[in-house]
Amino acid sequence: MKIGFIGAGNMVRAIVRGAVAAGLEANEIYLTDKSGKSAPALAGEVGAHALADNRELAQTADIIVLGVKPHAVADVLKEITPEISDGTKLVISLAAGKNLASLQQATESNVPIVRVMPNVNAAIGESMTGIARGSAASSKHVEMTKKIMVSVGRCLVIDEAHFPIFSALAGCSPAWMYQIVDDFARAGVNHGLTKQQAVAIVAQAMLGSAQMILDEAAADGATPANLIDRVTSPGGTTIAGLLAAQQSGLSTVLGLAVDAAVARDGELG
Ligand SMILES: NC(=O)C1=CN([C@@H]2O[C@H](COP(=O)(O)OP(=O)(O)OC[C@H]3O[C@@H](n4cnc5c(N)ncnc54)[C@H](O)[C@@H]3O)[C@@H](O)[C@H]2O)C=CC1
Ligand SMILES: O=C(O)[C@@H]1CCC=N1
Repeated sequence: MKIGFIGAGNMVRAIVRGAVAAGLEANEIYLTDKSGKSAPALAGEVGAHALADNRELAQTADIIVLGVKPHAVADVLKEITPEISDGTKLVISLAAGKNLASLQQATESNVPIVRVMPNVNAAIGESMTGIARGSAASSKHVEMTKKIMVSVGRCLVIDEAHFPIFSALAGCSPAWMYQIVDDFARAGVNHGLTKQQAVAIVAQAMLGSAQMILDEAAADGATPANLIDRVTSPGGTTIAGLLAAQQSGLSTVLGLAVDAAVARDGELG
């Protein structure tokens, strides 16, 4: 099965690197990009093929992944419509905010389309990816999509109505997590650690905490709030820090970040 990626920026690089590392055949991957530089660079790095234009890619591939920015998606679909309008190829869209109805309309035909929201942690096989099926796509198309995305992390088939919140919690949140680590690390620097030491300490604490949340939820349904109670000794340092952060609006701030991302998602459609 030949997979073509239109666009070779941050997200496509993450998926291609992660998928090839997980064993996807690089020889079956085709890439294009607007600058004519990032596709050949990525193809050279992983052993895939860079093609000169999107129509050639759409002719060649069985699965076409739209990896361009949301505002460019409609033009790209229009450009490749002659190659996909017979409905034999699967189109996968990564675009934030572009709903299935608008994607379907842009193809002006009954092309099978699956909408996907991955995150950049795909590069290390740790994406959290949402998948929703378009009206012309079958369960077989969903399975084909899952097969690619499972190679770079966890997948959930979700109702398309939940894409904006999924996008905030899974697509955007890596950037917020990186920011949180950077903020903690800077506080560590303020207390005498080097930035490198502080980043390594906080990142490992975040990694362990995330794994603990997943493991404990699976084992006995423990929630993050239950885990907090295990760390906060009465009269201790953790509860002092936690209350100080909450009094300064930590929970409100995180909720506002999610609300802003969901609102912006609605504007992209
Ligand atoms: N970066 C992220 O963490 C995530 C991004 N996404 C989605 O992935 C898509 C791509 O985002 P990024 O990789 O961050 O953007 P990017 O700006 O890093 O990459 C965009 C790529 O598209 C290429 N491009 C633009 N117009 C083109 C055209 N007409 N034909 C061929 N190539 C063209 C550019 O040359 C570039 O390689 C977006 O729709 C975004 O919503 C989804 C989840 C997470
Ligand atoms: O910021 C963006 O629009 C994309 C979607 C999710 C993560 N990055």
